[in-house]
Amino acid sequence: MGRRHGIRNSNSFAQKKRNQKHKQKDVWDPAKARMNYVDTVRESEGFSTYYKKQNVCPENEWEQMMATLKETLPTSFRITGSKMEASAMLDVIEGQFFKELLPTGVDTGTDIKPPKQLPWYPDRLAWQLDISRKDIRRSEEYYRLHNFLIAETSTGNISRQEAVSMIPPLVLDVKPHHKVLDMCAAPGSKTAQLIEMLHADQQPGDPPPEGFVIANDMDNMRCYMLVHQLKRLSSPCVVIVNHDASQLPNMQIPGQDGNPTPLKFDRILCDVPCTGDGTLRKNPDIWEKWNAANGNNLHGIQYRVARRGLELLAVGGRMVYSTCSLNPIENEAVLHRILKECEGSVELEDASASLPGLQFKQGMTTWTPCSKDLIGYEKYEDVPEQWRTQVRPSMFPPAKEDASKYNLDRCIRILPHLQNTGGFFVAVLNKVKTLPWEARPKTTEQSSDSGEINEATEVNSANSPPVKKRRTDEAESTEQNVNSDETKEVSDEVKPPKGNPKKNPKSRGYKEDPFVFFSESEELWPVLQEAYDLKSELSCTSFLTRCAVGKKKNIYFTTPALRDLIKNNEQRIKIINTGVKAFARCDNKAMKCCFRLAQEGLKCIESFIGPKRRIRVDKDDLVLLLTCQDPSCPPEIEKYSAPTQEALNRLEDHGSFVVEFEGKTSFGRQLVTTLVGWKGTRSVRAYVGVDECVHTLRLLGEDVSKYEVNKFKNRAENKESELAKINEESKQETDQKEENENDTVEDKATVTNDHENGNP
Ligand SMILES: C[S@@+](CC[C@H](N)C(=O)[O-])C[C@H]1O[C@@H](n2cnc3c(N)ncnc32)[C@H](O)[C@@H]1O
Repeated sequence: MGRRHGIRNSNSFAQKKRNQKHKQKDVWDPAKARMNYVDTVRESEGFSTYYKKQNVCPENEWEQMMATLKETLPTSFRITGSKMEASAMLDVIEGQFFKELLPTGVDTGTDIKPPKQLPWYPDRLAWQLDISRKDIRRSEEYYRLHNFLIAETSTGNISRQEAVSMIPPLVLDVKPHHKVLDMCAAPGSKTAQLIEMLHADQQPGDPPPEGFVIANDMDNMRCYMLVHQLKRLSSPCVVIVNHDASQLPNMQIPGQDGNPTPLKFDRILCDVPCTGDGTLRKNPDIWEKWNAANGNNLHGIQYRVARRGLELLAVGGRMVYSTCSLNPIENEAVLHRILKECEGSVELEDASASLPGLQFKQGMTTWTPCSKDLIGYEKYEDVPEQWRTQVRPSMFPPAKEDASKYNLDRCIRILPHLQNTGGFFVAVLNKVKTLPWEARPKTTEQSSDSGEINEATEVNSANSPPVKKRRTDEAESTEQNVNSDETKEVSDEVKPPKGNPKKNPKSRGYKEDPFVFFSESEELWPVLQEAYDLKSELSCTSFLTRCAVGKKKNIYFTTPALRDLIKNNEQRIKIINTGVKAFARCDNKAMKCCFRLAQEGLKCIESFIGPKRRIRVDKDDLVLLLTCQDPSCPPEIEKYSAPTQEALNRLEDHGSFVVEFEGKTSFGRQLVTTLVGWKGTRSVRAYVGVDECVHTLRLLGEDVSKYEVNKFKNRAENKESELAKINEESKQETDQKEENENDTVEDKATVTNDHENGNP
């Protein structure tokens, strides 16, 4: 029987073949993909009719705009980090990387244009490549560029971001002491920029800045994209919260006298959910879905979010309103409605001077609200009853004689053809006085600020201008039309906490572990202080864990300002994440302290770590440390230079310590860096991820080619070996089959013989 099974198992061979065929089907076929790409119909009659009616683009540029909208979007990125780090990176990118990887004027037989520096971004730190992200990802000729972009993004040294999306944080002009709110922050490319601006002046060894960023998003899952995106920056100055921005609760911070005082922000980014038709080049599926109702349906939530932003803004503060939509209903109409209600307490600013070389169109002072059937209306009275829930009175432009009051022409609209980008809209608002409804006396109910988390809390509702409860059409469209432009980048890696989400994850989501700050009497503190020679200026109350009881796993660090904010408001705000891992549990018998230093948090606390637990190395020793990627065989202590060996011997215990380096990059620029080292019995290694090692080695001018992975070559090799494996298996199966068949014949012969011998 067994042998017969063997014969029948030849089906498994067929199954394998079927699987193989199936796999081959899944293999990316560039020609096929290009066909699909081309197949997407990149036009919409409704879109053309609507925007021609709005005069969004001068007639003589219309064809050019439409042609550009049909092309794929170039890739752009920013160089990030402190000024010193960014300049060092720029040297490598301009001086070496572009030359090696991309044809800069040299005819290489391809039609790729040289990288273009974005003139309006300061210090030559933003670049555009005339290749789409998809092409970079999918063609072998760019595999090194792709590796570079991925690795340097993961270490937070560059940020891949659509060019126009870099503008709102730039014009927001964030300073290190600012309290900043990002109202609709996920997936977080602009938040990252805001955080970088907060840290811009920080030199190695400086304490973190005083200011902070509160990054909010209503969608719980997208909050975890934010967590992922912002983790790369290792900033102790950011907290991620999960609220409907139009109802963000009032928060309190300690005032100068120590008593709680209402938190008002210096800077607010209001990058609202929108139809995203400015991203058509990147998201061609929007062509098919485009209709005039989408913008109309979002106007309400856009207005409510912006209005709440202005309430939370300090007098003298600045708010940037932006969308990646070209539609005046989502842009100028929202601002007009707000400016009208603010009665001069908020002014639009012309921010174009801070964006030298940017090509844009001034904001529109008039437009034509349309219903879904693309009929336009001069005034609300003309709107037929059936469309009155969609086309609202507030959407109409100011009367001609009033138009100059609002300075809507100070808004900035970027059309795709102007400099080969996506479409975008941005406006800068300055709050010059308290809002009219803030100045009105509060009711007793409103003066109580101690509300627990309550999604339905109407904030400042009694004094606010009358706003009808959110209509169903608006609610639905907000959720469906949320611009998904930057979602795809990180979606694979979103890791919300394990466990079942509650029924409506968008608004409620997962229950987060608590944020438990150390008290002055934390018993672990003296152990950490002793182990890492921590200076007394470092207060233990800025550290927190995520477990109320039991063994502490990781210890996170936040700035004192954020700690105060969280402690004062944890009952009213839903916190998703904060803090940078500074210490990680490491129950190693050789260590007196059961926590090691964590690389992520080193920058935050290294200035407080005393000489007992730090050593300085020269370039050769640093390279030795960084080039060892095999933790099972780290370089032995005797391989390091004599001074490093001496310093290592002076370290009292095994375990983690700070490695300092001060030297020059391959371009002669000063480089100061610190990393976590680990001293074992006989060896020493760096506790640093491979991408970070490669980054530093690159800056030092070391050869990093051994880290280059050519996935195309690997895939081809794998395919070959898989084919060889299948051939081998198939040969074995055939042999087996033949053997079985022979056996069967033999069996039969035996049976015959047995019969002949009279056996059963
Ligand atoms: C245009 S995207 C923001 C992009 C983001 N600023 C960036 O640069 O990466 C709009 C975001 O608003 C969020 N959102 C939608 N309605 C919201 C609301 N009522 N309150 C807060 N966030 C909201 C969406 O989940 C989405 O993540």
